[in-house]
Amino acid sequence: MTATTAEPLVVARGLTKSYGATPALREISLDVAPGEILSITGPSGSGKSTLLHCLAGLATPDAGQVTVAGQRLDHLKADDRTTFRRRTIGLVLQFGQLVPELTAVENVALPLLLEGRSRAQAWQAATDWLQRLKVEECAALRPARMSGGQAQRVAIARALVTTPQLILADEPTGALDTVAGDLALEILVGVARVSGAALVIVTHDNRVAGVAEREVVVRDGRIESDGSLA
Ligand SMILES: Nc1ncnc2c1ncn2[C@@H]1O[C@H](COP(=O)(O)OP(=O)(O)OP(=O)(O)O)[C@@H](O)[C@H]1O
Repeated sequence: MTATTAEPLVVARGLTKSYGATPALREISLDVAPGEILSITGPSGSGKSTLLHCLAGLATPDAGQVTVAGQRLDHLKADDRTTFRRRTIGLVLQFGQLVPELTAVENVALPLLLEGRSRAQAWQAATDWLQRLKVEECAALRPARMSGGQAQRVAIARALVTTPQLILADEPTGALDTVAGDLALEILVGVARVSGAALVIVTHDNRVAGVAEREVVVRDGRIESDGSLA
């Protein structure tokens, strides 16, 4: 799939953000087409996570704006942005993404329950996703009792359970060994291909380059290169 043939799913324009005196993003513009599988790479501290957080509406840029599926994120009130995100975006973040008071199956079922699905349906879907990620043994565990790798796979299950149009993943293989990392990547890419979701992966993992169709390299808060890997 090429980025030029379809109406973009994500349109980011002029994203600029600093943390105090530290610039994180400097006028980044980026389009992501529906179904596109894209990696964002670059040195540590170059702004990759900040960019992903802006695309998700979790961070507010100082200047510039993000449109996802035709919706300007900055035009939504905070509550509406949360609902929009839950319905449209599957998010896999680096830290603290699971609700500590809930078990794995409850964490994965939560987005479906919030959308009004029955408890039985939500539990079934959550259980199926935990099995696909090979963490069904964690179903009744709270995050504090899981390993980092298990928590990461539960977080991936939670991101995918709603079949989002856009999947944003920050180092989704970071806490995983080779076998689990390969499985997580295979599932993320497989789900994106089957459902037509766009997949944006921030990563240091060379294996991601093997599955991505396009690589955006960020350096010092700017896009250094943006190219097709096909
Ligand atoms: N919450 C924050 N408060 C202060 N500075 C921050 C914060 N988040 C990021 N930064 C700074 O902004 C810059 C970009 O950070 P960011 O985490 O986006 O980079 P990154 O490329 O994702 O790094 P890594 O690969 O190490 O995760 C860095 O200089 C970082 O120290």
